[in-house]
Amino acid sequence: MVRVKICGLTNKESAWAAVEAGADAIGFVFAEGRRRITPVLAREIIRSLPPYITTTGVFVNEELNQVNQIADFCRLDLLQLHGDETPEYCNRAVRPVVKTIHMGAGVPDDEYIQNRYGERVRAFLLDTFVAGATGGTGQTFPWSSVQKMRIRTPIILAGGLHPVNVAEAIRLTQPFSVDVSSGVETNGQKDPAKMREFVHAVRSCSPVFFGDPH
Ligand SMILES: O=C(O)c1ccccc1NCC(=O)[C@H](O)[C@H](O)COP(=O)(O)O
Repeated sequence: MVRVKICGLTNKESAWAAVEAGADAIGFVFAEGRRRITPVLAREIIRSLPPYITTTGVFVNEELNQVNQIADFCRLDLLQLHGDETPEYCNRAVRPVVKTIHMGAGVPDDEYIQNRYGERVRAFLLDTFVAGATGGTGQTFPWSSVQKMRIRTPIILAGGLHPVNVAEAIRLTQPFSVDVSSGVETNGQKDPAKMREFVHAVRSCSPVFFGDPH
């Protein structure tokens, strides 16, 4: 079953709507941008959630002590790092790390990435390279490039997914999980109906998987 993470939640209502839509994981952005949330509010939301929902904190080149303090304060389960964080940085993080690979027109040097980060991260999140941005852009990248990659660590597919294109994206990339933000928003706010449609689209196309997932 392909897991679903809904990212960029900024208030309790939308976090609960994501959970009620069936998301396995939710994400809070602590980096600069319109979806930024304060640690105090994220902690309050996380404390209110039911069990078995994985909470993720999104950071971009943040000072490691600060990341670790926020992880402890909010009781985050995972850290999603969207910048130039090194393997050593990932090693010293107090929570398991999901490291973003920004996908451009070609295939990245995945063997190099796997060798450097493979032992230190829980998963790689593939997101679209957009000049001047680090995530949450709503832009897709060519999914066919994922088929050429030899990453052995679980892959989370992100970047411009929405309820209509996610089934095709899963078919082409066979990820462990998908991650969405812009594609379940209306006028910049999380839309409960779109979140439900997104989760439904993923559940409807997910095969029961017995093989070696990406
Ligand atoms: O959402 C942001 O504002 C953001 C800012 C800086 C780094 C990461 C950010 N978001 C991460 C995500 O929401 C997702 O993991 C991913 O980028 C997919 O976003 P989208 O293409 O909007 O579905």
